Amino acid sequence: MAIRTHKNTDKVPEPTLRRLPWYLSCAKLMREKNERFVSSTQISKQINIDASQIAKDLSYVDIAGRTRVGYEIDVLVRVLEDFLGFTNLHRAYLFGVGSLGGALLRDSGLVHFGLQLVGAFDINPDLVGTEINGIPIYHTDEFEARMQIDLVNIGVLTVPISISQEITDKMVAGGIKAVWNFTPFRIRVPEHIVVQNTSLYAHLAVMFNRLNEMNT
Ligand SMILES: NC(=O)c1ccc[n+]([C@@H]2O[C@H](COP(=O)([O-])OP(=O)(O)OC[C@H]3O[C@@H](n4cnc5c(N)ncnc54)[C@H](O)[C@@H]3O)[C@@H](O)[C@H]2O)c1
Repeated sequence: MAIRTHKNTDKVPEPTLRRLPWYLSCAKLMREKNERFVSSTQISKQINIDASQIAKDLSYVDIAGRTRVGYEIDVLVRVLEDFLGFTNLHRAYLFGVGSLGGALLRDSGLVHFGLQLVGAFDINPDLVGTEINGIPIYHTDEFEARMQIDLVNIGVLTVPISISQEITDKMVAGGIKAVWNFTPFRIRVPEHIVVQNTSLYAHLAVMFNRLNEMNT
């Protein structure tokens, strides 16, 4: 029997948006094992999140499950990828091709999550004019001109902290609508600009803290 829960039309809470990719990965893993159906209870066991929370999170997504068997995996993957925006390629620029920026340019995974880096900017003459992973590196001064050609609306910020705000202002003035900020600087932007701050180190601090707790 098909059960169609009422699609929740409220604004999707951020924790839900952070959990949905976990359900997607879990469903993909099960698909690789040739499973056809997955229930929230099964997902719950794999990733240690309450089944009721999973069902609630999935209520924001337009997906129907079946009693006992759960969701059809192919459909769940397709609907989640769509919902999370992973099927549309979002074109992005990266600023600062240093150790972190270079690693992001080399990461082939981003494209699977809908982020396509179409160009990068730096001021280092050894980098300008070269490419990494097929992605061209331009001088930062070329940004405004490239924007007219590349139609990009996301900027990835991996420059030294001292110029984070300056480069953000430049991006916004040039027409960038969302900034993925990897610098530890709390950049300021106009209200209509989306900012996502990401720090690998913040997660490290949590890991160290929990590790210490376990060993005391
Ligand atoms: N979020 C995280 O988890 C995380 C992890 C590592 C580093 N970071 C941050 O990312 C940033 C970069 O770190 P890194 O280790 O890669 O530094 P890095 O010094 O290796 O790289 C910085 C790059 O920015 C370039 N740059 C300088 N001025 C520029 C300009 N005007 N326009 C464009 N590029 C310019 C430099 O030439 C260099 O290639 C720093 O702010 C750092 O704190 C964050």
